[in-house]
Amino acid sequence: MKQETTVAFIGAGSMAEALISGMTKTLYQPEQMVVTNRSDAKRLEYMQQTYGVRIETDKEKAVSEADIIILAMKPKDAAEGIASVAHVINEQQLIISLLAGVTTEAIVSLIGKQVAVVRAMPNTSAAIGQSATAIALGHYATDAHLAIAKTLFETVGIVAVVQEQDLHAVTGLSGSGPAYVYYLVEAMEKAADEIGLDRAVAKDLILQTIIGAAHMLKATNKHPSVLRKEVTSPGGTTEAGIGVLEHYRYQEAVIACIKRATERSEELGQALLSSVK
Ligand SMILES: NC(=O)C1=CN([C@@H]2O[C@H](COP(=O)(O)OP(=O)(O)OC[C@H]3O[C@@H](n4cnc5c(N)ncnc54)[C@H](O)[C@@H]3O)[C@@H](O)[C@H]2O)C=CC1
Ligand SMILES: O=C(O)[C@@H]1CCC=N1
Repeated sequence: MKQETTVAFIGAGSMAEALISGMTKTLYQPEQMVVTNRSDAKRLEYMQQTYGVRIETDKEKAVSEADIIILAMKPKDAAEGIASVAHVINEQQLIISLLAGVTTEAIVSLIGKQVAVVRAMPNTSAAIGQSATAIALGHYATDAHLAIAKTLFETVGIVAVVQEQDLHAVTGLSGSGPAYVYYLVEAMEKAADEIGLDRAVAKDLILQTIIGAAHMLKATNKHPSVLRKEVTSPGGTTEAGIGVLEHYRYQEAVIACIKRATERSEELGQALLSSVK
């Protein structure tokens, strides 16, 4: 990435912060980034103080001076947010959208110009360089734009290039995915409490169990069911525990969860289209 490249964030929430936190630890200088939001000046000050990025209350100024514009507002705020800066966007700029469910076609149409859009679905682990991000090209985006976006997201983790229609599934799977893992950890912590373990001890054990299992999946490349069976002694504790998960249809619940999140991504895209009709 050339040093003079400027990246403007429209939106300064959780995902913008995760990206900025990761990007400023790698290829990007904080001064290359300018952050805007709707109205929360305190939040902008926090971003400046924490990451050294530039902040700007004049969104039009931030956008007009940027090479890359990252759409980081909620899908429900996108129509208004994009409309407020569309007149200062030009065809030389690259738009990267983080908006769940919203198509590149809808973004091009809201901007009203033949502008290059790359749609991306990272996750909040970008904050520590561990995002699983998928990206897809919009109609006016070229392979050169794809390469720029890929380089940008590789500073915060791994990147898969997918067809745009697959981004709904990616959103349900890995965009929302960290929350499913955190929910499991919450349950493990509650269980540890109920079975009388010291909280601090339990916290360390749970964390290392999750890290260890993730590393085992990666390092051994074994199928998760094989690794699971290696833990499960016949007539032992794991078998007894998994029996309870089966009783509560744990896998069915996880599958239904990911399908529902995928469907919700589609709904968010539809809701934006209906709001601008
Ligand atoms: N949080 C996550 O794990 C992920 C979020 N995303 C996507 O990233 C986007 C942002 O999500 P979060 O950061 O979680 O939301 P958030 O609610 O934490 O932040 C949204 C930000 O947008 C700003 N905003 C709202 N309207 C605006 C406008 N008209 N002009 C300028 N700024 C405006 C708000 O002031 C706020 O700073 C969403 O579209 C979401 O689908 C994508 C991947 C993961
Ligand atoms: O919950 C959401 O809508 C966003 C998209 C993926 C993760 N967070």
